[in-house]
Amino acid sequence: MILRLDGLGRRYGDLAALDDVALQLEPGERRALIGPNGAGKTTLLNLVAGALRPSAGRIRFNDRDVTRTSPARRARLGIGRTHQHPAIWPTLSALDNVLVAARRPWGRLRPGARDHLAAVGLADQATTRAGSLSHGQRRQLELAMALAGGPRLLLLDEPAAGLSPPEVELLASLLAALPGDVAVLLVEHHLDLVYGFADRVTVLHSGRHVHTGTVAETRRSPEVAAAYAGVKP
Ligand SMILES: Nc1ncnc2c1ncn2[C@@H]1O[C@H](COP(=O)(O)OP(=O)(O)OP(=O)(O)O)[C@@H](O)[C@H]1O
Repeated sequence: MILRLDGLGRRYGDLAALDDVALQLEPGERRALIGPNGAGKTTLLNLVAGALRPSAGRIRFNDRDVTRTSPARRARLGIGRTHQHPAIWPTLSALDNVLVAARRPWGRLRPGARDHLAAVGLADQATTRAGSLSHGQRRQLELAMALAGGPRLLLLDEPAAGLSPPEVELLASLLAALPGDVAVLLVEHHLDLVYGFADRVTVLHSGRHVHTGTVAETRRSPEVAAAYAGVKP
């Protein structure tokens, strides 16, 4: 198992943004995490990446308890991520962004920065200032930066947000071509993208786990329909 969450919770005052959530991910698994606005999806990603500390529960990554581990150390252990708003260095070239993302504390660079750019369809943009890239290309660049870290688990936070239909199609093909040994946890509202990508789908509603199943099971789940209808399942 590459990721195991037990009893994971995060409170903001009286609000339980995430409440007693369990989740297990196998190596190389493609898992989507869906649910209506405010369900707790980004909170869960931030807890796994280490950007937030849980109020309750444990996080195990690759058989190691990382509940209290810093985000930088989790990244080095193999947890990569992208954000709702791509986190890039706008004044650096696309290639330098990937090189910086791949830098290790001891100064060694991982080889293959150009390969990572090519893998996300940005081979021709290596010398372009990242700040001049389109929104969709910035998302592609952030994905290359995440891949440059050599992740075993990739956390993707709404990669289709703000993309045009052709850009979503491109994204779907990039996601389908991700290395097979990298587990992916995809938070996404674009359900066509989710259903085309995921092995299994987990649904959150109001901070609670309401369903995990295959795409077919998820499509016909009454709990999922209720969650999206705004009804408490
Ligand atoms: N820093 C914060 N302070 C207070 N409440 C917060 C904070 N961050 C998130 N919340 C609340 O926690 C709940 C879960 O938020 P979260 O962003 O994880 O949901 P989400 O499923 O990612 O939603 P969306 O699909 O809209 O991005 C929401 O009710 C949100 O308002």
